[in-house]
Amino acid sequence: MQGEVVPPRVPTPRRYLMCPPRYFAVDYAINPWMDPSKPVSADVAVAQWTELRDTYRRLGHTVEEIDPQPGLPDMVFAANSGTVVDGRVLGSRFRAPQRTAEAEHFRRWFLEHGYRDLTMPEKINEAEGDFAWTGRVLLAGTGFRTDPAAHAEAQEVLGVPVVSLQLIDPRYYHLDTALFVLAEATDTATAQIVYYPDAFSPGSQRVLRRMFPDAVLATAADAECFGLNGVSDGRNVVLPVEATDLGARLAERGYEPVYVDISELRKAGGGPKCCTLEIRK
Ligand SMILES: CN(C)C(=N)NCCC[C@H](N)C(=O)O
Repeated sequence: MQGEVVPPRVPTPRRYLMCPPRYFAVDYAINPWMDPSKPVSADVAVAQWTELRDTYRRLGHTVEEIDPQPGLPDMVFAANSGTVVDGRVLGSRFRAPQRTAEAEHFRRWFLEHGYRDLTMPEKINEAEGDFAWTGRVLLAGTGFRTDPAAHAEAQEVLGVPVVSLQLIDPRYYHLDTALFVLAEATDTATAQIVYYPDAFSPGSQRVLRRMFPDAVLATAADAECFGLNGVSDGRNVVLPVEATDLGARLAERGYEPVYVDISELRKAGGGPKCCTLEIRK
C-alpha cells in the first residue's frame, strides 16, 4: 500500500447477539482444536468473553445476550446459530449431535425478540460459521460442516445471492476461520475482505480472486492464531491478541486493530467472530 492513498474507514453501529460461556467446557472433540484431556476454565472463558462484549460496547455497538444452557458447552459460539439479513432470520441445524439442541434456544430467542420472519433450515447449516455477508452476496463455506445444499436453501430463504466456497483444510473447518468481511458494500467489487487462500480449493481461490481482486491475503501464521476470525465494523477490527502481524497490515489499509485475548475459547476451536452473531436489522 506504500504511496497509495488510504481511504477513510467509516465504522457503522452494529447489533450483536452473544452467549456468556457459563457452562463452557471441552468435553468432546468435534474439530482438530479440541482436546478433552486438556484443562479448561469456564471462569477464564467468562472473563475473556466479558472483555470481548465490553469491547464491542466501548466501540458503540449494541450487544444482546442469550442465556447459556447447562450441557451445551459450545453455546458460547453464537455465530453458529443464525444468519440475519434485512431482519430475515435463517436458523441453524448442527452437524454434531452434541450441538443440536442449541438451535432451538436461539430460535426461541429470535421469536421472543420480535423476529417473525424466521425459518429453520432442513439442511445442515452452521450459520455465520459458514456464511459471510458482504453487503450484496452471501459467501458460503462448505466441506466440513454446512451442507452444500444449505447454500441453495439460504439463497431461497434470505433472498440474496449465494456464492459457494469449498474449504479443504480441517483446521479451518468453518468459513469464519479462513475469511472475514472488513467493509461491506452493496457493490461486490468494493466490499473489502481478508482471507487465507490455502484454506480454499483451487477453484474457490479463483472465485475469490475474481470477485475481490483487492482483498487482503492472510498468511499461514495469521490463520493459525485465528486471525481470520475477526469482527469488523468497517473501521475497527477486533482480532485475537496474537494476530498482530495481520493487524499491522490492516492498519496500513486504514483499519484500526483492536486486540482481545480469547485463548481459553480457542481450546474449543473458536475466536471473536464465533462468539458474535450479527443481527442485521
Ligand atoms: C470460528 N468457528 C469455527 C466458529 N464459528 N465456531 C466455533 C465452533 C466451535 C465448536 N467447538 C465446534 O466445533 O462446533
